[in-house]
Amino acid sequence: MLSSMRRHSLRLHSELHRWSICDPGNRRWSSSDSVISSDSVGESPPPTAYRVVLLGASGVGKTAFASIFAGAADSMDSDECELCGDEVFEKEVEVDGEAATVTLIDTWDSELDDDSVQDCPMQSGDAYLLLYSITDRASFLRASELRITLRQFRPAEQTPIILVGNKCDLVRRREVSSSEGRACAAVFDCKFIETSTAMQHNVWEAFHGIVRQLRLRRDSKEANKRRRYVKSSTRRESLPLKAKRFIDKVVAKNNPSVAVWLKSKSCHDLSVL
Ligand SMILES: Nc1nc2c(ncn2[C@@H]2O[C@H](COP(=O)(O)OP(=O)(O)OP(=O)(O)O)[C@@H](O)[C@H]2O)c(=O)[nH]1
Repeated sequence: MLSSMRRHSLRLHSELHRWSICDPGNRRWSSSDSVISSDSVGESPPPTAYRVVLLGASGVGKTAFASIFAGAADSMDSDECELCGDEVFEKEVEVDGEAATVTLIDTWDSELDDDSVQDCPMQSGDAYLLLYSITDRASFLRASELRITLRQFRPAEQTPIILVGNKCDLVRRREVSSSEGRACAAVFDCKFIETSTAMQHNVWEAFHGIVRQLRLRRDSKEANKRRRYVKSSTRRESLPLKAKRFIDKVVAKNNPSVAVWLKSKSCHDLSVL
């Protein structure tokens, strides 16, 4: 049993290297470990496997986050989570009734000053959890720097990022207010959550939130594709039809449910884009 698990881990590890931590392409895993191209979305099933990278200054709680993900808090011998190397974890999670395979990558070396030498973690993620400690203002500033570096590698609209203010249990030592965190997330066009790994507060909300963000982008990508197809097949649209579509859009904007959607486009709601 153990040796077969180890074999699986090794296979997975080499697989990770094969589709490459350094591959900037938009490839995705299928749940059967095979690589599928995002170009073929529409013909192949939508992706259900995601790589999530932990970033942040030293001591903000990345390892603690990874431990909770790996199940160390429940049991030191959890076989729900495959350990693929010391800092890469794979786990099947169910979010909103749909399964997803999440590979959590905790390879960021926070001791290195030069971010550019660490382009692998920067490029390898489908999504990022950008951690700081609410008790350490320097780590908050570092998170901003990392966000800027990340922007050079990953376009914001395609790659979900959640800014995570960890250690929120340490109320008396707080150096960064929640509103500062929220404002920073709004400026950097990412989501925001405060967590405590010590209290296991909001940690799974962050993991589930990142899966939701990935799915929202996946779904809107597919919807756009469908829309483009419909558009190309109705290119010779008559003027009255075009006018009707325009009116429909105006009406939709005044529709209360659309207004709610626009309002909820706030950075602390991890279940909307
Ligand atoms: N009170 C409190 N302590 C925490 C929390 N998260 C992590 N810690 C503690 O903070 C210290 C650093 O946590 P790590 O998980 O090692 O931080 P890291 O980001 O992996 O640090 P590096 O490995 O240096 O990059 C440890 O002593 C943790 O126990 C939290 O939510 N609350």
